[in-house]
Amino acid sequence: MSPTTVAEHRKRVAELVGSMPVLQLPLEECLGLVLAADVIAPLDLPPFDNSAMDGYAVRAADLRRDETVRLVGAVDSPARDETVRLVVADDIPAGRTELNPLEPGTVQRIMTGAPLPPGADAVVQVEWTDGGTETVTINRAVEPGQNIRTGGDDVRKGDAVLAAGTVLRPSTLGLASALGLPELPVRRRPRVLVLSTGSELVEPGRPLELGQIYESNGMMLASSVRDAGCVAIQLRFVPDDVEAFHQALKPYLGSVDVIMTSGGVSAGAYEVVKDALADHDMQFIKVAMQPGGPQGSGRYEGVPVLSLPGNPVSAQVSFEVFVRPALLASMGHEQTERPTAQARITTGLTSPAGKTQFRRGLHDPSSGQVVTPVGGPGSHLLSALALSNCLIEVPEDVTELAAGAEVTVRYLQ
Ligand SMILES: Nc1nc2c(c(=O)[nH]1)N[C@H]1C(S)=C(S)[C@@H](COP(=O)(O)OP(=O)(O)OC[C@H]3O[C@@H](n4cnc5c(N)ncnc54)[C@H](O)[C@@H]3O)O[C@H]1N2
Ligand code: MOO
Repeated sequence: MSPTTVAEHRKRVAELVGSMPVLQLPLEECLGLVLAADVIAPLDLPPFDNSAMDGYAVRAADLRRDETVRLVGAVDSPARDETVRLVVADDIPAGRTELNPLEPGTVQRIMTGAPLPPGADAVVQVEWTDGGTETVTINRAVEPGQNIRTGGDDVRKGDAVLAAGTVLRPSTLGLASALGLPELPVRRRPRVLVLSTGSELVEPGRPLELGQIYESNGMMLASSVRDAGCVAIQLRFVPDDVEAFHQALKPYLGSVDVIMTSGGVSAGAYEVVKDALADHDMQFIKVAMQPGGPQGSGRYEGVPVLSLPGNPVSAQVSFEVFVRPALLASMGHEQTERPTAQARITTGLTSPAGKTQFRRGLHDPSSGQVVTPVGGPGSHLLSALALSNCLIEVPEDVTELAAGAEVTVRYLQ
């Protein structure tokens, strides 16, 4: 049987994971999620005419000397043409909900964001006055409209302000909050059970015996799940024992959307994932890629299962190539792929025939789009992965690349 291509397995994984249901979620839980319907503004923004400055609400005409001298409320009109003194008839802090009309020849002290009283058509900032509270001397005239933020000049009630498909960022969540919306319709985050199998695995912090290693895939994969905006539940030390594997899964079956295992899928005598799930709706295949060849996928008690190979680099590359795009798509993201770039490799490399190879690399766009392979092709080389910022993609039909050859790099962050 010919190996499955990377594209075929990507499609299968995406279909298995499917789409998360749409829910109304509180804004605090929406960061990074995708809006599932257009948002129609239920009100104007700003909702009312208000002051852009701390100062005095005025009738602009009252500040012109030739008119002021005739006004009843004017206390006097000093010699300088642009200086008038007027009675301060009221004080309007932000949050004031009842207003008195502004009588001609008077002003009302007003704070930034406070509603403009009826009759006022401008605000004089406090720096242009003596700051008086009974009467105020104003040194400069203003134009009608000056320092006023008109109701609706940002958003009009009924406008489609946010379109379905928008990724909710701090600014869009701020806008939704300003519109008075406590919740938004989004596809919820998938809950992913990250299960590490292997009787050799030990918890960091405990002593190691010969033959044991510290568990690392769980940490790496759960972090990747969270980094993609999903919820990760970590189950780290499931031994290579079929019965223990089933028992470990049981408590989670009703509450997770995806089970992602690592290890136990290749050709050895103790392949716990393969052995435990062989009788279920699962398939274990070889994908034409390196690393990440052995892959399992299917359902266990109806829950989608993605079984990644145990070698740390294989597991992480499998997550990047298959799982991350599927998780992002399940939440409605249109952009499910990492950015890519074309770059020239600084050293030559070889790649197995008939397999897409994903080598780890350090890409430096500032030095003329070059990428340096980090470490060799071995899928145990975790430190090389940790020092990389991209995967170098070598197509199936390429077995050798000379230094200077152009390759596609896929960013890892
Ligand atoms: N005869 C063959 N042997 C192997 C084949 C093959 O085709 N024929 N494929 C190789 C490839 S490629 C890979 S990848 C691995 C996949 O093996 P498994 O998925 O069965 O993984 P394990 O055997 O359980 O572990 C492999 C390796 O990774 C270490 N590991 C596993 N889990 C963790 C973890 N959570 N944290 C840290 N390290 C982990 C484990 O100790 C092993 O060293 O099979 C090859 N063999
Ligand atoms: O798929 Mo294995 O991942 O080549 O080490």
